[in-house]
Amino acid sequence: MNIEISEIANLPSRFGDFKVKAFKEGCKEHLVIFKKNLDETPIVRVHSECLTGDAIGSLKCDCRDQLEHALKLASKTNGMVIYLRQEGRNIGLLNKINAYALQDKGFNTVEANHQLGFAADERTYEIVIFILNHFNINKIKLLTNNPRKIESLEGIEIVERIPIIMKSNPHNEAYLNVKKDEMGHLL
Ligand SMILES: Nc1nc2c(ncn2[C@@H]2O[C@H](COP(=O)(O)OP(=O)(O)OP(=O)(O)O)[C@@H](O)[C@H]2O)c(=O)[nH]1
Ligand SMILES: [Zn+2]
Repeated sequence: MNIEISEIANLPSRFGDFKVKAFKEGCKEHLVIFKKNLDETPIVRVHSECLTGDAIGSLKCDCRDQLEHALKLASKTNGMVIYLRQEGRNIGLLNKINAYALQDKGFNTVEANHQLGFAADERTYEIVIFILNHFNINKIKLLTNNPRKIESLEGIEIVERIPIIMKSNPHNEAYLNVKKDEMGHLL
């Protein structure tokens, strides 16, 4: 893995004052957002990019609420948010929009991915291990409902899993049910 690593910069935000560091992996540029006095066993959120949710405020998913919750918690507990550029569970924005178009026709989130020739979830997490090693972090409290994330952080001791369950709305209820029933999310 050839990873380019940035300097550390200050990032005052509406959720508190953070430090940021970028990691460039091929064409993907990930961002690590963390507090100056990082906890010894920090709460870590591994967030997958969702432009429609994170930036536009889409109600089709729970991503933006999760991101804001994670940033607030990181600010309060001297934790870290690793923002991974894995748009659409790593099928990319264009394919995700095509998947949404299929969902408009009645396919669920998993079926739509399959229709497009993708697995339900195309993400991998080696870069997270790399980033945590880079920060000399070997023990974390992981903020997630996704068992695949817990299993894939080989070499990192997850001393606690903290659920990140957001209030649903009429637009994302079916999606959250599919995450629970077909993707094994601990909801
Ligand atoms: N392909 C596809 N990706 C989606 C869809 N809805 C959200 N996403 C992407 O899913 C990713 C977020 O994954 P989630 O399944 O919501 O949550 P998670 O990160 O696996 O699990 P948690 O840690 O528990 O939040 C982001 O990259 C979103 O862009 C969809 O309908 N189709
Ligand atoms: Zn989303």
